Amino acid sequence: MPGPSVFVFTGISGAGRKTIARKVGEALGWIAVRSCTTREPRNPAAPDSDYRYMSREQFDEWDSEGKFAQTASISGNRYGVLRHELEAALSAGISVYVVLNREGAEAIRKQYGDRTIRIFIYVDKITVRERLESKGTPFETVQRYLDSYTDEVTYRSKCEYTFENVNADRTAELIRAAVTR
Ligand SMILES: Nc1nc2c(ncn2[C@@H]2O[C@H](COP(=O)(O)OP(=O)(O)O)[C@@H](O)[C@H]2O)c(=O)[nH]1
Ligand SMILES: Nc1ncnc2c1ncn2[C@@H]1O[C@H](COP(=O)(O)OP(=O)(O)O)[C@@H](O)[C@H]1O
Repeated sequence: MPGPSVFVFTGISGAGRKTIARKVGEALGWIAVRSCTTREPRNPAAPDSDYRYMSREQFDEWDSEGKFAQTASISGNRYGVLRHELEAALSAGISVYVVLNREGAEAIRKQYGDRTIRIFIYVDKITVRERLESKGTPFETVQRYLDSYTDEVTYRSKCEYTFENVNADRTAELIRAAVTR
């Protein structure tokens, strides 16, 4: 039995990376390591549980204390994964999953080497737009994701696995089968 891994769901924003990560993670008993972010929740009245939302002051303090395994600045907001959350699970022999863009995936790969398994999730551009619009994502955000589509998609060749996410349950099942083979 191999040791615990860091599963990084990456790929196309809006393709369903968080959705699939949750499904596979729950099925296989992995611990979710949510990113901290200074971005406002999309619905401040009822923040979702996709991120750990925090003030810029809090983020900067933890950053200066070296608490993040990696950080990113995207559209004026900061994002980061707490090293102790990730490593506590690994030390306990439990695999973890994170959902990151390709810079984050690269940073994790550099630090955790072969223990890192990158799973690239994608769908075609039209489907990305449809999914984001039906989720109520702001127009500018949808546009930003679509503009970066071509750049993002090239990262798939570096990932350990690539899956097109047409039917979510089916995608999750295929990933589960692939990573437990
Ligand atoms: N490099 C890096 N990327 C992150 C981190 N946390 C989240 N991300 C990615 O950064 C992007 C943030 O986009 P945003 O529009 O705020 O959130 P979304 O709704 O999850 O797409 C997404 O592609 C996330 O997967 C992190 O800690 N590091
Ligand atoms: N296979 C799928 N079929 C239809 N809708 C999906 C599928 N996978 C995810 N979604 C929906 O698409 C939207 C974007 O998914 P999300 O997981 O937030 O994407 P990402 O993390 O890649 O930005 C969400 O509303 C989600 O419920």
